[in-house]
Amino acid sequence: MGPSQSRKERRAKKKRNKKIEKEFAQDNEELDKEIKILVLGTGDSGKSTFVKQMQILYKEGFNESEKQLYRNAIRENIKNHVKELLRIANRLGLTLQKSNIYISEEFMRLLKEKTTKEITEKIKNCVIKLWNDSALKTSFKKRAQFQLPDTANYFLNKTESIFRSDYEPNEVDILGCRIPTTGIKQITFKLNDNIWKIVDVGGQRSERRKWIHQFDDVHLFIYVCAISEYDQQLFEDDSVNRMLESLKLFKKTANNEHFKDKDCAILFNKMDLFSEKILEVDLRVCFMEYDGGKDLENATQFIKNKFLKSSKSKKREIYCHYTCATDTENVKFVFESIQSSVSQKLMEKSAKF
Ligand SMILES: Nc1nc2c(ncn2[C@@H]2O[C@H](COP(=O)(O)OP(=O)(O)OP(=O)(O)O)[C@@H](O)[C@H]2O)c(=O)[nH]1
Ligand SMILES: [Mg+2]
Repeated sequence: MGPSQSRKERRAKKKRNKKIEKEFAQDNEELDKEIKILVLGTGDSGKSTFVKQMQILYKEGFNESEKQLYRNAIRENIKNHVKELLRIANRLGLTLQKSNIYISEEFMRLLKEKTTKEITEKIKNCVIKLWNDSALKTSFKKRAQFQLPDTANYFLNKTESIFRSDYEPNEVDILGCRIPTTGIKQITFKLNDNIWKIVDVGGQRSERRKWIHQFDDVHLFIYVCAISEYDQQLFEDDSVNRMLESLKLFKKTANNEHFKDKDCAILFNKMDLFSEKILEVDLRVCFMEYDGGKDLENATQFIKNKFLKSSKSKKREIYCHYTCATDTENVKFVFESIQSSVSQKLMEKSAKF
């Protein structure tokens, strides 16, 4: 190797080092601006729905392969809804129309078959007939005592189009689709000069032990409570009231050593369902001491106070929001409020140093 060559090599090395330094400085700058938000709460409370809205609002929505995934999941959702409705009808002693008894047996048999175009068509026909049966409609009304999602009727009413070969789910369908989260999912986007990293976790009991790995460097945690679930039992354990589980979990999380003084936003979610339910079902089914009657304002205030009292920290800020995670405009408004509080706090902090 000649001397001129080694000079050339040295120059190339210097150039490479400079490039690495520049990238490193850029990375550090990006890291400074990264804001990590952890979304916590019990299963089915609406965490992933909230995060899906981030994808709609601040990213490019859903790509073809995601749409295909949701299309298949929605079809699976529908099959499970009918299965659960048949189970409820049976438990309640409701009898199907004579002609539908055979259809229900046929439906259960078809579910075991390999999914082909022909089988899918047959399943669709069974679903339509069964969903038109008054026994299943009555079962749907009694869903709070069982494990049937509130969105079940939305999808069941759309069965014909959902099972068509050219069906492509729209945003409303994707937001209504239920896929319980397993593991950790995250979404990153740029907004107002900051990189926002939103971390979504699974909320069912078996998933919660994975949360701890996400506790570092959190700027704020969002706690999602499905406020409409005060008369429902846990999917994992039907002897436990969902609202009480959520309150207990919030208390445990908010007072956890890692989060001691961390700011928090509580989303009292599924307000659309709550505002209808509270007129029918008294909050006393969950909290015996509540005496505000079937009144939306009294009931929301009561639940909010229960949560606020559970946090021991005097230093933390708790922002409360009433949300409907399936409503894009509502989530936009709420997230903008959260992000402006977080940005403001960061600016105050950096001004101090
Ligand atoms: N009506 C109504 N449905 C909602 C709302 N928020 C979420 N949902 C529905 O509730 C179901 C559960 O929502 P997810 O976002 O999957 O719940 P999650 O908290 O991520 O649940 P895990 O992943 O199991 O922890 C979905 O079918 C959503 O469409 C809401 O505000 N109103
Ligand atoms: Mg989820």
